[in-house]
Amino acid sequence: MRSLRRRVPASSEIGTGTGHTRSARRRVTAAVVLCATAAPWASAGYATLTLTSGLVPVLIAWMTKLLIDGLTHDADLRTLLIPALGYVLAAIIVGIGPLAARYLRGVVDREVGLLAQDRLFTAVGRHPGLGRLEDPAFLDRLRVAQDVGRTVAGQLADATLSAGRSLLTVTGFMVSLVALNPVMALVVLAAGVPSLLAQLALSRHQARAVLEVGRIERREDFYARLIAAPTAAKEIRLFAIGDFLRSRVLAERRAANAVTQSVDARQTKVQSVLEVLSCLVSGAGLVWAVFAAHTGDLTVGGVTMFVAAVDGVQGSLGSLLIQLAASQRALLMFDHYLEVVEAEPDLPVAAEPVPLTPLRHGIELSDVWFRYAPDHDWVLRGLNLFIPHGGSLALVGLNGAGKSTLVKLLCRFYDPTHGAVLWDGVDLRDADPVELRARMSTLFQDFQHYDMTAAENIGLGDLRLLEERDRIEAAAAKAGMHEKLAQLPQGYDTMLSRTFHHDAPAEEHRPGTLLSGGQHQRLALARAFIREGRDLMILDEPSAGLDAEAEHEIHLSIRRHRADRTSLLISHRLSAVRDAHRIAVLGDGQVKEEGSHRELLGSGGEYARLFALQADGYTDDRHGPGTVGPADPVEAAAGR
Ligand SMILES: Nc1ncnc2c1ncn2[C@@H]1O[C@H](COP(=O)(O)OP(=O)(O)OP(=O)(O)O)[C@@H](O)[C@H]1O
Repeated sequence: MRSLRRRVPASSEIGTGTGHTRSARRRVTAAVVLCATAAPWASAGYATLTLTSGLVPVLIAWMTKLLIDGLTHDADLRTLLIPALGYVLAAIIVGIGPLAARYLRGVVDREVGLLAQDRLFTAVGRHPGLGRLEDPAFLDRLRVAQDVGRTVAGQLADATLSAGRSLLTVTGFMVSLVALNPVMALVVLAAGVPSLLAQLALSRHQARAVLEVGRIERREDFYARLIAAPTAAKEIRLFAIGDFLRSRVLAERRAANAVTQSVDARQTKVQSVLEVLSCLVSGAGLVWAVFAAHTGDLTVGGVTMFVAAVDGVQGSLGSLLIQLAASQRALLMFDHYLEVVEAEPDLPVAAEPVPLTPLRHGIELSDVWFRYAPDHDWVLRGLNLFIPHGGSLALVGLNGAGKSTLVKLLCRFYDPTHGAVLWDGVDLRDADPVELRARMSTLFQDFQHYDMTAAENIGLGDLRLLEERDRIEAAAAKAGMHEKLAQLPQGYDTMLSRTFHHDAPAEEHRPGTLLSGGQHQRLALARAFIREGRDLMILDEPSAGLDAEAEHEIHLSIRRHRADRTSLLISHRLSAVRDAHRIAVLGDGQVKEEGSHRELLGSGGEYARLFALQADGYTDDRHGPGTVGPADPVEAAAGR
């Protein structure tokens, strides 16, 4: 048996990704593949339109030159017709091209968004443990990835294609400019270098700002959702903390605004300087063209072409640089998406998992040490415990003793830091977590309520039974909820939510229903019961919110349900655990005592002390000695 296992990263140690910087080429390839997979025809059409539209301004400038030169040199009508028709064609492309491109871009964005979201949530679901979702850095990145995943691939393709289009335009005008004035062509190009550097620096700054704003907005969302959450409304009103929460929302918004404002200010400053530089260059070019026309070195059409070429090179060079910077920004943002999608699983998953057979012998926790992070205290310190097949084990212990942590280790949401959890001798690290969980039925202490129908709230326990109403009703009956659910306005189809309507036409909407805390607990229990016949049943505080009668009924039901089944029951109510085959008392991260109820009472240890304390609470203080608790205040006030 392996007592010291390889170390597994705790939640806070888990990096937010694969830890390497992807090359720009890899990122571009990933984005192109995403677009081509999601919307191949629309992507190809959009790419073609965007690239060909890059040549149109050059076409228009040349047609204008030919027309003007033809007119000033008395060319015949047929010679003039060709540039005129070329001009009309270019004008049509200018008019229709952007409309078609916008439509195709919409198609690409929607399809890519869908595929990107699908891949993102598949990737999140691929983590077998809870570590990633308890890591704020990962959650920050996930938030950005959700936002950018929908649009960034399209943006990236857009920026890259637009850059390609601008490059074509720049090249076209550059050829013209070199023919007219090579020195001027060089000056215009050289002026683009500082502009390129400035734009790239700006885009890196913008990309960093997006992550920072996302981090702030995640907190803002938390406060904003709290203000509107029905579950929080009672405390917010009672403690009068609405204004406090509102001030937190506003503070986060101000912080986010400050970040975006600083980005805007930097952008305005940089682009103003670049504009001035560009004006100086084109001003110098104009002076040269006027002199050249004056001395007869340039025709009137040549001056027009020169002005258009300088303007065209500058304009398209400017937009080329902006698009390059936008591509770089989109690549940096896309990296967050790829980081989430390509992140390694938060727990090591065996390449060839050892199959888990139906439980024969039992589950053993062997010298298990566990802490949530290296700088946290140990929760379990060399714990040894055996859950025998077919037997019921109860776990008791004070708050924070580590009972729920032990449940999470059994479900393999985390791996022990040292030691091992063994299923009939198979280390859970060597098994497939999905197979492990399919063999269990668990009611967590912090069970989930779903804003769905009553039937769905139970059927989610086993999706194969979602439509099997008799199985759902049987599970509800075992949890003592059948009558209540059957009497709801739409029976089991009633929405258990006041936040959402049933997925039906608006005129058929009827208000949903809310259940009481104890009824929710029974519903969660029904969800566990519908997973009948699993190898291990874990119930973590199944009756904490129940009234005395319900608790009694539920415990009878649980007893019946877990008879001859392997079960682990956690409860602070010691009356509920007394009939378990064995009871283990957890303390200081270890099993302090273990035995049957009778054995533990006889040994006079921690269990006996806790049991006596609880039993004392039920002693009638008006009958007999040894009473505990305060005197009846009503009687005291009446002077009795
Ligand atoms: N996700 C987590 N990250 C960090 N620490 C945690 C996490 N969950 C629990 N802990 C810590 O682990 C310790 C054990 O918690 P656990 O929930 O296992 O106790 P418990 O015995 O179930 O307590 P209770 O009786 O109150 O339900 C506590 O000190 C708690 O603060």
